[in-house]
Amino acid sequence: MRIDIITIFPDYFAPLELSLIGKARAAGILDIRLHDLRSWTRDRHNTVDDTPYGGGPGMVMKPEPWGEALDTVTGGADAPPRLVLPTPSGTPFTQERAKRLSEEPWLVFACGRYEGIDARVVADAGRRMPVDEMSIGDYVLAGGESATTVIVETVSRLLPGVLGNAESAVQDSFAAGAMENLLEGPVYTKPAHWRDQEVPPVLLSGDHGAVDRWRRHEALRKTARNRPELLRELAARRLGELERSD
Ligand SMILES: COC(=O)c1ccnc(N)c1
Repeated sequence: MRIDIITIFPDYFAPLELSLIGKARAAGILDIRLHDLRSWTRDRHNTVDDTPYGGGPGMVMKPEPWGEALDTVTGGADAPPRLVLPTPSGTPFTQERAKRLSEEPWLVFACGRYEGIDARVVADAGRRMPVDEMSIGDYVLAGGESATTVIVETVSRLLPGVLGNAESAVQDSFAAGAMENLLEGPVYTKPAHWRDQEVPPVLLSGDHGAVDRWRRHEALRKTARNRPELLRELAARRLGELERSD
């Protein structure tokens, strides 16, 4: 997968050199390219923003640098990339969305700052490529860079070869499958006895059926405690499946 990130703070993405993502880049699984938006400014101050039409606080990112940056980064390709624009006003970014994004050959991230990017940039880009405006939660950040890092990390770990077998993404919270939409329960490792606490004996029993049942029970317990609405959604989905099968 190729990922292009357009930002005024390329250095913000140094963490993408590390750990799993860094290894995936070195292995050629991921091709991440950073672009400084200011490379496409024409004035000596490298201006990327201006006051909002209609008044109001803050500054809006100008359309010209973004238009030229996206033309350069995405131009000349046979098939266009999917443009991802992290924004608090976007649709929710979920594990399911991450799975779909992980199946794309090429993503371009536009990191907005200030009060956002002139709306004409998305409208113009939308004529040439699919555009996803995505939010990572109901809060406002200083810029799209940290949200981009979250999305890139969540998507990248789903790519074949990024996680070793020992770190399968299947058991993750929210992963599809047997633990679908349930939060992951407690996990343990050696030593079996630590301070005054023992590892639950079932995990040492070697009875894989009993371990799976215990893990699902703990996942249900954790989900009921921390995210009861997910249980209601799961119940409604199961009920719908049963009614359709009648
Ligand atoms: C500037 O971007 C944001 O503030 C942002 C982006 C994505 N998700 C959010 N919740 C905020």
